[in-house]
Amino acid sequence: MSSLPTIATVIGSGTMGPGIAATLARAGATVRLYDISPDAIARAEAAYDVVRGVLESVDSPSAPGGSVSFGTDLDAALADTELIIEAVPEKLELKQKVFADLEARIGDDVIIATNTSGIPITTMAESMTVPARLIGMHWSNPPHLIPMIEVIPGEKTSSELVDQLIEIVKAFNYVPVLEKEIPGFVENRVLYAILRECMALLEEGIVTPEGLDACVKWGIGYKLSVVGPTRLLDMAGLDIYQAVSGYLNKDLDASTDTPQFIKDKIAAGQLGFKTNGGMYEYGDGDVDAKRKEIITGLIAARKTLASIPNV
Ligand SMILES: NC(=O)c1ccc[n+]([C@@H]2O[C@H](COP(=O)([O-])OP(=O)(O)OC[C@H]3O[C@@H](n4cnc5c(N)ncnc54)[C@H](O)[C@@H]3O)[C@@H](O)[C@H]2O)c1
Ligand SMILES: Cc1ncc(C=O)c(C(=O)O)c1O
Repeated sequence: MSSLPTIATVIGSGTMGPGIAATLARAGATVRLYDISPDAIARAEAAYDVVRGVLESVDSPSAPGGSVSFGTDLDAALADTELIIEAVPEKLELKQKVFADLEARIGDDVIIATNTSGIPITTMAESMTVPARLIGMHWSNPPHLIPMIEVIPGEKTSSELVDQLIEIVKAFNYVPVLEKEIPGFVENRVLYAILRECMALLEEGIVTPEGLDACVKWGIGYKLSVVGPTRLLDMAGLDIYQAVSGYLNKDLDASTDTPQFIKDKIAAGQLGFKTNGGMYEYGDGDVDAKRKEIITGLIAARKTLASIPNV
């Protein structure tokens, strides 16, 4: 295989599948997007049209020959494929069942990359016949706009595959970040540390949701989009970090479970955009409007970040 696979298959066409498929297709791959649910495929076809429009407005070159086809026929989706990207729900048993189903239908040389948010690759590979072909390929949401992918080998992943996946990621102009295996990987460990403290601050009534979003967006997000946490410490001074972390770290939230108020919202059917209510409430048309605002903002920020030095 040259760097980019000629044919790739994405398994699971929910939130992540269409953007992943579109990104590979834009780089020139023939992509087959498969889902077990015909309804999910219908939604994915509509989502793909939107994603394609978004990619047109991002400053990245479109290679000729790429395409995405959609379907619920697994054998058709797998014919002659070189790379499979699994993006089914975050349940270990389901992913292991999907891998067993895939391995019964493909040759030993086909790569299986999993978009798990953080289940250890070694655990997922335990039931596989060829564990050397499984590797973590963690995209961030929305996958067609966040140009970074975590590459996570498990204990049995072949070292050739690690090099190969890094080249594949570079071939569609994304930044690969190679990591050692740890639950949650790096991005979600950092994100979930932030979210744990944020949810505790809300639960204790220290700040409103609007205030929290403004504080984190401008005070932390804006800054960290330009300067990473390591360089930020140089900018602030390691002595300051010592002075503050010495009294603050022991005061930060250390709970090990999901906060009760989030569990209550889920029990009441409040999941966020997908149910028109979650942390905020949304009236008719509000979710579509918010999605558009977020995508517009991400496109503008990505263009700006691409045009300034990488500090
Ligand atoms: N949503 C995010 O922000 C995000 C970001 C990065 C990684 N991830 C990870 O990516 C994976 C997918 O997440 P998502 O948010 O797209 O999930 P989702 O629930 O939106 O979509 C999953 C899709 O998989 C399909 N599916 C279920 N069983 C299947 C099977 N046996 N074969 C084929 N398709 C099947 C479902 O019909 C659904 O369309 C998860 O592991 C998740 O943790 C999610
Ligand atoms: C809340 C949350 N959890 C997991 C992920 C990715 O695995 C994301 C994301 O990519 O944005 C997220 O927001």
